[in-house]
Amino acid sequence: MNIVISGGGTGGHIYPALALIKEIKRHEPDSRVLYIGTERGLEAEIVPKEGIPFESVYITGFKRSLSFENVKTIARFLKATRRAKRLIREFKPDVVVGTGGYVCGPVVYAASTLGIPTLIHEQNVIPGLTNKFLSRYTERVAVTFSGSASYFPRAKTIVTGNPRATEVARADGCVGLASLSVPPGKKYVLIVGGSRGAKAINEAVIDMASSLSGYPDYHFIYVTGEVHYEKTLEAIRGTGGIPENMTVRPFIYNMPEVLAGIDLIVNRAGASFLAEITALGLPSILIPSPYVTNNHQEKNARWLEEQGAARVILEPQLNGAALLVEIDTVLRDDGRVQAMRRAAKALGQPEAATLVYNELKMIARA
Ligand SMILES: CC(=O)N[C@H]1[C@@H](OP(=O)(O)OP(=O)(O)OC[C@H]2O[C@@H](n3ccc(=O)[nH]c3=O)[C@H](O)[C@@H]2O)O[C@H](CO)[C@@H](O)[C@@H]1O
Repeated sequence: MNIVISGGGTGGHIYPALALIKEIKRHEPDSRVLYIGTERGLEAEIVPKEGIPFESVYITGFKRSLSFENVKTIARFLKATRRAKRLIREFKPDVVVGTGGYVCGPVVYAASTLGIPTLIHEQNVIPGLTNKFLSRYTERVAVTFSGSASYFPRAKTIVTGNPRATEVARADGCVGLASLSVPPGKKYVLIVGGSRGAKAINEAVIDMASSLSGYPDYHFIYVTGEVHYEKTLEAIRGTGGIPENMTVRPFIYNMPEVLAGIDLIVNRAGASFLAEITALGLPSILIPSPYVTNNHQEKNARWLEEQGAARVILEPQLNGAALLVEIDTVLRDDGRVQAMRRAAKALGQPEAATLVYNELKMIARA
């Protein structure tokens, strides 16, 4: 099966696409893939690193309010659609897939006008604007949560979960920990602020850094986000140096393996991360971003919390001391850890990539 795939802006839209590509290659090693993204999104860096052919179109997102910028965006959409059509005609895919973010608008739309079967994947309970628009034109809409099915045409919508769950469920945690050279025999806490890093989480970590030496049984793996790395590192050094039980990274490229090796994650509540956490049955402390459409991250986080899989801290209550108390409250109680593990695992959908692949087989041009 030859496939054009598009999704981008942030990791939450890119990694489900990459997981799906891995699943297709597992079944059909000779399949050809072309990824279409934007030069400004994280995909321009992540996708070529994976050895996947990458082309870009120029497009920006629509503003939800009335704005002259939207007129410019329509012009960009039309131009990007023409370029996407050219790329698709040259590549001759059997199927075209979009995994969200505004870049898949022109790509999936172009494919549908060329009569090529298309599928879109939605990671969140509340769908993004682009996917809502595209669902009128696609053959299939694959959703992660049954709760989002009502936003899409019923006849073409299927609940699959997020393909990234499958990739993570197959990962080897020992390889992940070894890649970070962390000391053996500790309880490992990963702290990360979604795919781009989060200022509020970084401030809390800087705030608690000087207290971490009091927790020698724990090892903290801390991901700052690429753009915040230098400044955050400098701020931690200013609090008395990088604690011995802390490993700091700007970004982790082998996240599935690292997730499979840790005991607890502190994170935003983006949908792809949550699919990964539940596929593994990983206890979590979630600090939802308040800066997202319809406050959807808090809804994501509360969903895990209600099942007993996660603890939630809202940004106004976040500081170093509060975060450290939460981490210790979970980790020092094995019974609590086991209960959170079971609750998280019960929500996982580790077969997601296979379900999406099966749908693609059904709609792809023979
Ligand atoms: C601010 C914003 O708009 N956030 C949205 C964005 O979040 P964001 O892009 O942060 O997405 P998620 O938290 O859902 O997923 C991040 C992805 O990046 C990967 N990763 C992250 C850090 C790292 O160092 N290495 C790495 O590989 C994770 O494993 C995961 O696959 O998309 C999500 C999915 O549509 C939405 O639910 C979020 O609300």
